[in-house]
Amino acid sequence: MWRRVASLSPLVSSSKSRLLNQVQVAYGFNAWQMFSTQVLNPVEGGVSDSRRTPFVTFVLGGPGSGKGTQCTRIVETFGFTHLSAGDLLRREISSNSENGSMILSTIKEGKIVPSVVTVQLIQKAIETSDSDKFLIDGFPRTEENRIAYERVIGAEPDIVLFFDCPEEEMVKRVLNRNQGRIDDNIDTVKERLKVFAELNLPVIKHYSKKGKLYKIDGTGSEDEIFERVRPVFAALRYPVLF
Ligand SMILES: Nc1ncnc2c1ncn2[C@@H]1O[C@H](COP(=O)(O)OP(=O)(O)O)[C@@H](O)[C@H]1O
Ligand SMILES: Nc1ccn([C@H]2C[C@H](O)[C@@H](COP(=O)(O)OP(=O)(O)O)O2)c(=O)n1
Ligand SMILES: [Mg+2]
Repeated sequence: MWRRVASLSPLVSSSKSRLLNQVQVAYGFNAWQMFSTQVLNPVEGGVSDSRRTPFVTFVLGGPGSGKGTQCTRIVETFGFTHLSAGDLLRREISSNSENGSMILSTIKEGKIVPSVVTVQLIQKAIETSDSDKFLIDGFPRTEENRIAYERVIGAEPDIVLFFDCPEEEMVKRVLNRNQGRIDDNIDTVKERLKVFAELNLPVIKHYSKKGKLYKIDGTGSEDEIFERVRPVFAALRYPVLF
């Protein structure tokens, strides 16, 4: 399992530290997080380049806020691997797994599947991928989701995107989604909006306090929204080359 080191500061020379700070100032990005994606070898006490923790972006927002649509664009432009928590759960339903019927009824009611199930699916997807940068879409949806992920994966996300969209617009998009989803109906979406406000907003606040949140205006055309997303990832390239 990948483990992130809590602090590498004693290992970084002051000149490197100054340079990292300049990168952070120039790009509004926490270069320390990127540097800390290297894994410390606990035996030798050195930084090893052979195993790196993946760069993880959580993608949050209410139902219909455009998470999946923008993830597709980020994948095309920046080469991330997209892991949609909802898609992983729907795959469990269609593969008739032991949790399939519980997941189906939970999704139909607009509620949240127990974290142990969802985190295991995400963990497996990360571990079986050779990608080093992931978009985790629709997760964490509750504080319980967040804490379970951090415990199992042993790391926090590097950044968090939040697509901020008015409820009426989200409802309109969900009801027009036309993907045959069992939860795309007015009753479920109403419940999902309630659950979003009660359980997901605290997660968003948590990452805002930690300075990891990028709040994106989720209104307008897909292109307009992507032009708001692009600078977040364009800025990341420089520290990656560091
Ligand atoms: N900016 C937009 N304007 C209008 N419709 C959009 C926009 N972005 C996405 N959609 C459509 O709205 C629906 C919900 O988008 P989706 O990406 O599935 O959202 P989420 O994953 O947040 O639920 C989809 O049918 C999608 O094609
Ligand atoms: N972390 C998650 C993500 C999704 N789910 C369940 C409950 C959600 O209402 C459904 C659908 O999630 P999905 O992210 O696909 O939905 P939207 O793209 O926001 O419309 O899956 C969950 O229980 N826990
Ligand atoms: Mg989605």
